[in-house]
Amino acid sequence: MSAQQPTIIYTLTDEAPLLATGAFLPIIRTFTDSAGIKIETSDISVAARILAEFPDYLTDEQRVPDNLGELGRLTQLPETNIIKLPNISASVPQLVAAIKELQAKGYELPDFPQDPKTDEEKEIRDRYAKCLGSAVNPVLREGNSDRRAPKAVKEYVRKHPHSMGEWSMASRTHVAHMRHGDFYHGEKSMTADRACKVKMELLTESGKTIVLKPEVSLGEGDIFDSMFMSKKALCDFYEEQMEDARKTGVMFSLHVKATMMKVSHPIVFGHAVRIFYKEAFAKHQELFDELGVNVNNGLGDLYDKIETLPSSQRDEIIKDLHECHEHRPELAMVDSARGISNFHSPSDVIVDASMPAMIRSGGKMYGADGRTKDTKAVIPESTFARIYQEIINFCKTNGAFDPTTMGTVPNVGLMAQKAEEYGSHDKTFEIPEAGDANIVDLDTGEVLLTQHVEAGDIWRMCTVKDQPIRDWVKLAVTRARDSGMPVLFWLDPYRPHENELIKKVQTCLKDHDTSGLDIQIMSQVRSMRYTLERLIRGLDTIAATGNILRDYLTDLFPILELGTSAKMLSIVPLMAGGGLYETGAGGSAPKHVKQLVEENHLRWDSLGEFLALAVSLEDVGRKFDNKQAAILAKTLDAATGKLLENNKNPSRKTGELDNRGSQFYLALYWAQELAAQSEDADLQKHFAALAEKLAETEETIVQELAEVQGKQVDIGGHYAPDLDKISAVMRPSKTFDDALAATVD
Ligand SMILES: NC(=O)C1=CN([C@@H]2O[C@H](COP(=O)(O)OP(=O)(O)OC[C@H]3O[C@@H](n4cnc5c(N)ncnc54)[C@H](OP(=O)(O)O)[C@@H]3O)[C@@H](O)[C@H]2O)C=CC1
Ligand SMILES: O=C(O)CCC(=O)C(=O)O
Ligand SMILES: [Mg+2]
Repeated sequence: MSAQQPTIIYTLTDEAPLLATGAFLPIIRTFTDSAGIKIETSDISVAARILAEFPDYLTDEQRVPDNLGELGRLTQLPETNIIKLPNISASVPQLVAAIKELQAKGYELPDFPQDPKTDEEKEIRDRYAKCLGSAVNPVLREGNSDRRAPKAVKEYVRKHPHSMGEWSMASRTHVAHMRHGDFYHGEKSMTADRACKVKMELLTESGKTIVLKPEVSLGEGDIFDSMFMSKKALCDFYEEQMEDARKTGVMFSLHVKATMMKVSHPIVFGHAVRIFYKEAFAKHQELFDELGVNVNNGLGDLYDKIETLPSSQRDEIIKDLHECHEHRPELAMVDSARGISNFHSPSDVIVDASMPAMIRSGGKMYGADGRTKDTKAVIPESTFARIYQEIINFCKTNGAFDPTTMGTVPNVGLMAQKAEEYGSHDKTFEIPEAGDANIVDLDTGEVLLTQHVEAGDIWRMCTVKDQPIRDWVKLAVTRARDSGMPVLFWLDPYRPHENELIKKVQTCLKDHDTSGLDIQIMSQVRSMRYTLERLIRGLDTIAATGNILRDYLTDLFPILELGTSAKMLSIVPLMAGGGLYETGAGGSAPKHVKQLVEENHLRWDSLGEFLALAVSLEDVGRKFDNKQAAILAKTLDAATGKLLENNKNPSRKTGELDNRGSQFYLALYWAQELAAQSEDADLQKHFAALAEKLAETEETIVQELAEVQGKQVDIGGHYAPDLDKISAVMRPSKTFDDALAATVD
């Protein structure tokens, strides 16, 4: 296709995936060099993104380019091939910690203004806001999502099933969501019948007009929604649910997605904390205001801010907080040993991963005494919460799923071009005073959608463009045809937005040959039930969903089916023709970094990286007519299969095979597969020597990798670690390194 050298861009991100990259990049380069494929890196870690945002505060040597902006540009080119590892979608406490770490390293960045007052502070806050929350994925995901468990992985799990907690009919675990006053209940939605520009404005009861968003461009066929969450309804809901949990003696847990829903969910989180501790807040409110306490960033923020107080005053506040527990339910814990509860930070419990982990454990979470217990899982926004109650009901009736016999649920998710909630961040507002929240056509002045809101309500507008919807339907049909599986569109006709989507899906399906395909549309709850009935019978069903359910289901089913979402193949066919290959469907596993630093054992499973690299190489083979790339892809897949077959995945236990050992085996098997193929004699010859060398020294290498474990290591930081130190820690076997180096020379 192109005369230029084929290039794969490998992203450098954060936490465990970045550590794994320290070991994996030299391996990748050893193999791709021989096919003339260039591997470029692009640092999009939260630290690098902060630095790129503040060049004016840095010295010339400290400045870094805007890598994310550049990658965003590249997503529009057909030859683009990006391997994207999970990255931190930072909550405010994470962002503040990253800034502190960079400042300590000599970067004279401004402090994060928690409560900006001056114009300068507001400008700094706006710049930092660009690094907050899900800031990377919406930029790179210029295509819809295709996530599935590869066949080899399913086969592996059938042979080596992960543990599953028991479910009992007597389980008291349940989901609590709002029944009125949330985004679901008042939602209004329409499809633009022509291209137009709209604004979001608030006409207050006191007669003011406040323009919250001056302009949003809509194309013909785009769907746009207006929805709000009533503060009063939310607070009443929390009060009721806390009281219900206390009275009935069940634990209370809160599950939101404050990282991805970076504007609305921290507010939703903050109200829960304030209500739980309402007496303490009432007593100390003035002081908390003076200190700038903002529990939208978790109770941790309060504890940090009161650090500056004299100890007697601090002790009184802590005592008052503790007293609140006496008439509140037990809280689910993130770290019982250290007394860290679910309320400590909004990024510790993230709904897509936390609910599946709970369901996998038989509906249990940890309590303050370190024991696991049933819980009231509070997911305020009802739009998607119902699916979890449905699966809990199913588990209570049918018992835990059996990984050795259950089917699979791949996902085709709508997310391109900031679809749905992804694009809502700059269109989400905490309402300053009561009035009518209107979406107004800028040309005609017509009010298209209106809501009556009160002070403190959260009002948001979501949009989804016409073209991504068409692409999503096409992807679903293609996946149905390729896999032979039925496709279920999880769309709720009672929800205005999804009702608009249903009309469009029905129209778009007519553009495709669907003969012989089983394609149905059902509400989310029915979809869940239908899918689960099939799942326990070993039958597979593709879920075609909107963006939030894409996120939720691609952790839920992998965690039940495979024990983790790390073993997922996660492809984003970019609408402009390029490919974005994501690794796994989970996150950056902060706990794994702690274990590495304390014990030099990295339990991160890089299977997602192996799977992504194979499809990325396959794409190079196709687009550049590069036969060697195609052979590398095929042999890598075979090597990954062998790795699974021989159970060379990382263990969780220090002293046993970890990420580095698993990567060694991948390199060994990959070299062996290349040496065994006969399609390309050059590759065969080139890798026969490596295969032989690695097989010969297997024992030494595994021993070298094991003997470093058990001691503390230094990687030079958490958010901005030192890449040389990571490299030293992640490549402790000289024998392995020498063998790789000899292959490249
Ligand atoms: N694509 C992306 O960029 C995504 C980024 N994130 C970000 O990741 C961070 C952490 O999010 P969180 O919700 O805790 O979810 P994670 O997926 O990071 O962690 C949940 C748990 O899943 C297990 N896990 C996940 N990936 C792997 C892997 N490759 N190998 C082994 N185990 C794995 C770990 O279990 P155990 O500890 O039991 O071993 C981990 O503690 C946040 O900053 C979030 O914003 C989250 C999701 C997607
Ligand atoms: O973008 C994010 O914050 C996380 C995305 C995520 O969890 C996912 O894509 O599964
Ligand atoms: Mg997710």
